[in-house]
Amino acid sequence: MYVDNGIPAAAPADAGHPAPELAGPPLLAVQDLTLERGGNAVLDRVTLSLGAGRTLGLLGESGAGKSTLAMALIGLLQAPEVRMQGSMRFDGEELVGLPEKRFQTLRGRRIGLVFQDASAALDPCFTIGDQVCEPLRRHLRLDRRQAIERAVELLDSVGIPDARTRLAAYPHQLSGGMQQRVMISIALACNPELLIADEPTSALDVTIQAQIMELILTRVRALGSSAIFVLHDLALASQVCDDIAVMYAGQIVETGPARAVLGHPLHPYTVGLRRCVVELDAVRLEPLAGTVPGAADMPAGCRFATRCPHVRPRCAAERPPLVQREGRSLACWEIDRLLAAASEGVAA
Ligand SMILES: Nc1ncnc2c1ncn2[C@@H]1O[C@H](COP(=O)(O)OP(=O)(O)OP(=O)(O)O)[C@@H](O)[C@H]1O
Repeated sequence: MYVDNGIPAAAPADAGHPAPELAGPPLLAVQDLTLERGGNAVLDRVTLSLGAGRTLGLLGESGAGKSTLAMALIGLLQAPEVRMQGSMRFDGEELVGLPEKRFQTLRGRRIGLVFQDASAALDPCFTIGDQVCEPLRRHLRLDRRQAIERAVELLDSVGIPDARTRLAAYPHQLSGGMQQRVMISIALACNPELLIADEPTSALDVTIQAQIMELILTRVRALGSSAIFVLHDLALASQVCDDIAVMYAGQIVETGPARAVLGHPLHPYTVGLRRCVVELDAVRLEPLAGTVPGAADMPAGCRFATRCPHVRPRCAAERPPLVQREGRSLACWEIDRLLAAASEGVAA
């Protein structure tokens, strides 16, 4: 069933591969993470968690800080380029301040990465075989013959035809979709517990976007891994993510199960984000009024205050904490009124 804007009211979150319910300590726990870049707090006290075997969608407008968070999680943003406070714990290990040498043992081994643009991520000077074998040899210590056999299996598993022959190909000899499949095979080569995929399909033709997302999800579920997807597309997020974290100007404004957050958004920003989704059959689009404040004009309180239809004087002055209620978290001083309105089935 679909509500307005083509987003399923009850997000299936890949009904064919059900995710485990949250149990035990989270695989990833980010707590009050602030990241400053050039003197600006690009991330402001970000708090979220990800359970083992679950998929999390990071949503928000351009500039919200989604990629920054993803890059920080894999250690690609570190001092002195940025300043970080707070905590990011992966399987209990603190990532803030983790030495680069230690990150190198996590990246590609326990945390896999898929970027938007495979043609930029793959090295044009090395063959596909070299690049798929590299993490297998480095992290899993396979010898050359073992790595080649495993690389053929991996390329085969991501739908590369005639995988053994393709080992000798260079990236430019493959289509964009095939390059993306190669990157997915590299990211998952060492069976990582966590996959971070930053806009994994937005550089591809729409005709193959769905195939690639389905491929990633199938492989992630088969491995029992967790995944973070940085996405713009709410309908896609509702189909592939168990949980959603909505970001606005570097702050988390709403988190929770995908079917709750996208089916029945509470935060005024999430409500606005969902209303401005473009659909072919949309009768009326409702773009979010206003623009994201610049780094120099950021309100001290809720950063959405300048655009919020429910703004109160307190909102711009005091930052609303992320409060847990009814299975989701919300950063809004109007939380009680929003929840009451939602339970009565009326717009706040
Ligand atoms: N290399 C950089 N140097 C300085 N500031 C940066 C850099 N990259 C990003 N930023 C700033 O960090 C903030 C967050 O950007 P980020 O790319 O993380 O957002 P995003 O939500 O991923 O956006 P998009 O969806 O467009 O990728 C923005 O204000 C951006 O201008």
